[in-house]
Amino acid sequence: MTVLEIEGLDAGYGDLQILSNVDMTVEDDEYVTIVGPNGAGKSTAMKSVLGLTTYMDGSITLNGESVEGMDTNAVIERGVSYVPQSDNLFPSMTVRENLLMGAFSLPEVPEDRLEEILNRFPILKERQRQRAGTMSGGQQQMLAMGSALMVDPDILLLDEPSAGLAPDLVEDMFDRIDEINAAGTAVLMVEQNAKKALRRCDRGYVLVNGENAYEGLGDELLHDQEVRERFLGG
Ligand SMILES: Nc1ncnc2c1ncn2[C@@H]1O[C@H](COP(=O)(O)OP(=O)(O)OP(=O)(O)O)[C@@H](O)[C@H]1O
Repeated sequence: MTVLEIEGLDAGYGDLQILSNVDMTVEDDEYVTIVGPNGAGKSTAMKSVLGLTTYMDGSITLNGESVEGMDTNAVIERGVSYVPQSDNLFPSMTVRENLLMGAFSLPEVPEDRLEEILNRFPILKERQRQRAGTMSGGQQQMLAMGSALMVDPDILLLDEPSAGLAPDLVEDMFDRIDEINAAGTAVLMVEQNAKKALRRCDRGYVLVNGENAYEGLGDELLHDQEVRERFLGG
């Protein structure tokens, strides 16, 4: 089943249009990556799903229900979780408190949910009493993902999860994302680390100047000569 369908989307900020006629879909078991040059509108596409941009035209459907024009909380209640690129946790709260905050929108946190997330991210289990702000960048990024998973979303939106991480931590981060997807959560991710991301994901979209430029299986895009030369450094 299709969890997210964006069709002919025009969106931007105030009067400024950034996206033109953007189409994207994510099936409920898929891992999809958006790549493209700086300023292409990748984050804007993701933020549009959450009602954080100015909607202009087109449609956005979540689990078959139209969400364009809905406020962010209403979208989140419909099965979306989002990890922004920065400011994605509460630095002075502990790891455990941050995770519980992730479930803030739920009327009640399912009993085994916290345990499940702690087991999935051993580093968080080890450091549950530590203040989030004192952890390394990679650990903080794991915590932000763990918090986003507390609501057991149908789709997880990740904005540049590897930003600022050392190369070995990038692979570790991508391993975690593979696991999350394998456990049944659809993933839509924006990544600067385009080659690594396309190697891992099922499908990818290349956005350029706010428009769809290429799309295909991750492997197809990786081996497409034009995509390689224009966006992947040859
Ligand atoms: N809140 C905002 N208000 C006005 N313009 C914005 C806002 N956020 C982003 N923009 C502009 O929208 C355009 C697309 O930005 P966006 O962040 O979506 O690009 P991106 O593809 O994610 O690039 P990057 O990799 O640099 O983050 C840019 O020109 C940016 O300056």
